[in-house]
Amino acid sequence: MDELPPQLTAQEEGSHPYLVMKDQKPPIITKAIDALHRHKDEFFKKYGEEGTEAEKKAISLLSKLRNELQTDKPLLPLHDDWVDTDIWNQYLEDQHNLLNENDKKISWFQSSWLYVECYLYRRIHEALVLSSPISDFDVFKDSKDQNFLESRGAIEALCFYLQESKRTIEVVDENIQKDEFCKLLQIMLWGNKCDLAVVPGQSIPQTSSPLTILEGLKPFILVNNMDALWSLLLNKRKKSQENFSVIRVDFILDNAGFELVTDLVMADFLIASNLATEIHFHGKCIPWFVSDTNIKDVNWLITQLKAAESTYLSTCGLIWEDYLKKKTWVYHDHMFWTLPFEYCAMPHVAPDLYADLQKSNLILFKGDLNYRKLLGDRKWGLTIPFHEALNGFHPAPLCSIRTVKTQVQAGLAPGQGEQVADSNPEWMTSGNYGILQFDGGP
Ligand SMILES: O=P(O)(O)OC[C@H]1O[C@](O)(CO)[C@@H](O)[C@@H]1O
Ligand SMILES: [Mn+2]
Repeated sequence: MDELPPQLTAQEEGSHPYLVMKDQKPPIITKAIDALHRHKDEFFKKYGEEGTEAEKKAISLLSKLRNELQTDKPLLPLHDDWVDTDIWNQYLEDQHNLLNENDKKISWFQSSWLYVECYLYRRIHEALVLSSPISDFDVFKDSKDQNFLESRGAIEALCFYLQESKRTIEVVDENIQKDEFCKLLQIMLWGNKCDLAVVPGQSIPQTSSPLTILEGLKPFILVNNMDALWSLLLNKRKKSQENFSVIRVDFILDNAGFELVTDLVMADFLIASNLATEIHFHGKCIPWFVSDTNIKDVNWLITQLKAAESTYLSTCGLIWEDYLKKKTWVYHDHMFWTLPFEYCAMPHVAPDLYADLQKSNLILFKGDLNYRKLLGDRKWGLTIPFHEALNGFHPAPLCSIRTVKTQVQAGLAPGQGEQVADSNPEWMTSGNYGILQFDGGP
């Protein structure tokens, strides 16, 4: 294979990665410190003086981290004893070994942006791990919960829509089913606007009914492979009705709150319509990019839904809990998702995960960070085929469902990027455009 395009870095002043590292990340660390402060009394109640000391320690480690970032210090090895510590330290060493003499240090603004951004969240985790007994405190939990609470209206509208659609799903014809499937795909797509890492700590709730705005947003979908997804699942369903075969769909989750609800609504619809017989969710095992989903967020969401006054919400809560209990839905959180590797490295870094994904009939990758990792965060030409930019990562048919927030994109039609740029120069970072980009697999 020819040489791969270079990865993005935050080196160039004024570039998008530079501004993210300079302006977005320090306030995210500050918000994490604030969250620890806010929970001070809780730590004391739970653990006494030891809790207070741990809170102080975590805050001082986070302040130090913020300073290292702001002064572009070299990245340091990790000092905790988490399951992935050695892998991170080996990664750092490998980065050093790759440097040739002219290259600069491994630091926040010089090295691969994907690496340093992931490393930042891993260091935030380290600050907590080193601050026992409050190590499993999630500094981002409050903001994730707030996003859910502020999106309640939209969530209720969505749960109502799901239940109405499920009432008739068995009897309506294929075209109507397809129409509903495509609507829910678009809701999953625009739900990805709600990540909290872009506007630190500021929730972008979904306040109006998401269903009413879909038509108007269609022109903003730059790659729209919904038909391919529908055909694939429809074929699987036909075969499964003949030979009772399993249809497995995997969701590589992104953000908690409203976006997670859109994903679960789709997962429910797939089961109800027999387009899938089992769903596998993949979340993060540590707090990640502020709003990404952990198991605690899933459990909290289900508890909230079950306790809601609205029967549309409580019914969803009960059904979803039941799916998880019966393993119709399975939740996984492999540590690979919180390592800095591009996905083409998965077969040798996490062969168990790759082998598991190979069992899937369709893998849905939610969000911008997943897209960056799919493409190695590389500067592929906009018209390079998606399949090629995946650089050998083809465990099964897959689809990226993502609002475009960073300058990583492949698979556009000739001239399409230029045309969009004419009307919206910020199109790659605004989050206003989306893709539903399919690759048929090996
Ligand atoms: O939640 P998402 O869609 O992955 O978006 C998170 C994005 O936010 C950023 O942290 C900042 O733009 C990106 O690095 C990342 O791609
Ligand atoms: Mn995210």
